[in-house]
Amino acid sequence: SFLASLPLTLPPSAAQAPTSKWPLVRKCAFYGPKMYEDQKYVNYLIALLVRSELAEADLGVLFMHNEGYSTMCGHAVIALGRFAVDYGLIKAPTSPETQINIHCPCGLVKAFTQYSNGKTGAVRFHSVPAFAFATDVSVSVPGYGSITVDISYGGALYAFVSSEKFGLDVNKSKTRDLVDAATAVSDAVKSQVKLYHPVSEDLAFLYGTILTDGKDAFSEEPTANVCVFADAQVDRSPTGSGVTARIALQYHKGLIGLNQTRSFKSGATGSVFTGKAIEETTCGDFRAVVVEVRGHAHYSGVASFTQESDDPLRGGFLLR
Ligand SMILES: O=C(O)[C@H]1NCC[C@@H]1O
Repeated sequence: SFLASLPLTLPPSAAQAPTSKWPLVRKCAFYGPKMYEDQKYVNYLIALLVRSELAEADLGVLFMHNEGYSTMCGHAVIALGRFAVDYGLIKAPTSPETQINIHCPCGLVKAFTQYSNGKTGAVRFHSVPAFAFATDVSVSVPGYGSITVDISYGGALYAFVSSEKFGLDVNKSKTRDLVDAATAVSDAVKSQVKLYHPVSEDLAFLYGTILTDGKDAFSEEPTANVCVFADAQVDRSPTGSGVTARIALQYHKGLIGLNQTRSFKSGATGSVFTGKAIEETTCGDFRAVVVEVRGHAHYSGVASFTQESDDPLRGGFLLR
């Protein structure tokens, strides 16, 4: 149903828009290059813009990575908050901030884009209710032994564990070693922990593992993490959905209060987002929080695709 109302058409006034129409896409699989083999962990995420069936949404989006689809990408939401204004998808942007409601697979996310003198800047967003799914879960991780992790949801489910438990440092260790440890944890959680999400079974899967510097108690100093998601892809950002989930976890443990702003740094690139829990809410039986994440992000290109009517495989195909 999310895809049923395509295509999304860019308004004719979209001065910078290289094309006037978004394509009709019913099924799509994306298999990006596996960077793993040659030790390059480049992270690009594709945002496929679609029209949403939600009356309050300005646009809908599907996220694609090196393994398939994701339910949430905060980093892309930040870039999209700018893109929607820069490309004229929002008819009358307001200053100093424009609100853009983005329907993500996890639900409606509200983005607020700084806008002044015709230029977009930082974006903050309010994500779907975030909650600690389980804390102190012991999993047996081949090669590493018994490891205790926390599992938290911020539009996607992540396992959290301090890199110290592997003798690693998220700021200094080789990416290869961080990826190996995080991937082993993800595999272990996927096979040993039954995950659940009150809203939809489609949200009940582990998206990745976030290795942290263990500095979860509130501090003015940034805390670093590295997110390894999908098929061993490494995030270039501190991870918008990961920061959302991490703050929900910190709030659950009483380590951060409402409206206490914390900085989160990517151990991989040094880029920083800030975040805070802004209100308590619920998600099914879980006590949850609404989290605001703020940062800068950029878009790298625009592509348009077409379906020619005489292409017999225009609906897509899957090889098994
Ligand atoms: O910022 C985020 O939420 C994302 N970045 C890559 C992995 C997540 O989807």
